[in-house]
Amino acid sequence: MAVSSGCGVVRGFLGVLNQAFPLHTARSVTDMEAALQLVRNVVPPLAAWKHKGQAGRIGVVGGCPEYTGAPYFAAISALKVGADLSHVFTTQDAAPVIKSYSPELIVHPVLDSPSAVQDVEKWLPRLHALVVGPGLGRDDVLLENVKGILEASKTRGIPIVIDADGLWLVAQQPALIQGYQKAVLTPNHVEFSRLAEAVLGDPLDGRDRYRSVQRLSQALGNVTVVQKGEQDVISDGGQALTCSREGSSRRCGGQGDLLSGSLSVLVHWALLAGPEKTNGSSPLLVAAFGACALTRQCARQAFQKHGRATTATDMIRELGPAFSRLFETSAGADGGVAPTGELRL
Ligand SMILES: NC(=O)C1=CN([C@@H]2O[C@H](COP(=O)(O)OP(=O)(O)OC[C@H]3O[C@@H](n4cnc5c(N)ncnc54)[C@H](O)[C@@H]3O)[C@@H](O)[C@H]2O)[C@@H](O)CC1
Ligand SMILES: Nc1ncnc2c1ncn2[C@@H]1O[C@H](COP(=O)(O)OP(=O)(O)OP(=O)(O)O)[C@@H](O)[C@H]1O
Ligand SMILES: [Mg+2]
Repeated sequence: MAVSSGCGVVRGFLGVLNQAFPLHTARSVTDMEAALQLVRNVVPPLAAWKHKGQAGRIGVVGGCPEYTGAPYFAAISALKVGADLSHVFTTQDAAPVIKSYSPELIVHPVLDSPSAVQDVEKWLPRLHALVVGPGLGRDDVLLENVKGILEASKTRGIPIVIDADGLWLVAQQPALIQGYQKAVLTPNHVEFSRLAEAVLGDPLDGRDRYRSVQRLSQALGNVTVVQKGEQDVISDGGQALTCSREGSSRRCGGQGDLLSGSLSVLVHWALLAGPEKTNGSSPLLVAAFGACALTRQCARQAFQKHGRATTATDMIRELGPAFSRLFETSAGADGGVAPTGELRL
């Protein structure tokens, strides 16, 4: 049986997904479908009785004069996945630029103010999840403010996705998120190596990515880690899984920002749904798997239309159709299980 789409390789994920499976087997397609089904379980239904905000109020902490695209990509992705409100906390200079990209974002020009921590803290009771780091840069004043925002968010138990320069900060001060089990780190290859050196004291062991990701997660007190790459490897220190669905070979900037913004919404939904909806698996692992699958599906669909010209903006346009395809159809996406129990390829 030929498998045209990428398949999930899962280790210790659920009762049914408890081993590493070879790629391109019927079994791995079934595992992939099982993992996607868990994501579907946590997606809240759209209903007429719901009020604005219930599907998610997300905050993105990032952006600086050099990088205005990254926080925009993360914040707009959160909205397109289904959050109702998306805030960006950024610097004074970056704010009007980010506002000009989209009237849908609520943009606060506070991140380089002396009262940055208090300014953001005022909003924390109204936020369900934060993304910290896209386009933040490495200015010491900003990083110090973000440190205060992280501390305040942890005190309130807010789920935090840490990406990009937020990971730079964590590599300098791992104690900042040590043991905070509502944190998800989303390093790319270089960010992962930096974290591994800082936290484990040794560079990336490319031979066993599962083990490296698992070890980093354990050393950080079981914080969930998503190592992005040709395959995305996800672990909470106990379980580990990969997402290797077909994406694209375009490596344009902004794809990680799309992932972190999407993930923040899925994390909120998964925590709200609770472990009974995720079959006892960590809600954060399920959310991370969902965000990786979704990002790769967007890449695949955008690449089919735009080929080499594909950019992050093209991928963001695919978020709605990709989400429906993966999470809103009864048989799922390519490789889903047909009602007869046969694998549909
Ligand atoms: N339009 C924008 O505003 C964008 C801004 N971005 C921001 O740019 C800042 C720096 O992010 P970077 O990701 O560049 O991080 P780094 O500044 O740590 O740079 C990593 C470098 O490693 C290279 N690299 C990536 N993957 C590699 C691999 N597998 N092997 C070897 N080298 C590899 C990259 O080309 C990059 O030059 C962050 O704040 C980020 O959020 C990015 O998110 C991209 C889009
Ligand atoms: N070689 C690859 N093949 C297929 N997909 C990949 C590959 N490398 C990364 N991806 C996918 O691209 C997405 C973003 O990963 P990437 O490593 O580009 O993040 P990033 O460097 O943080 O991006 P950004 O430019 O937004 O900062 C992830 O969903 C990942 O699965
Ligand atoms: Mg990145």
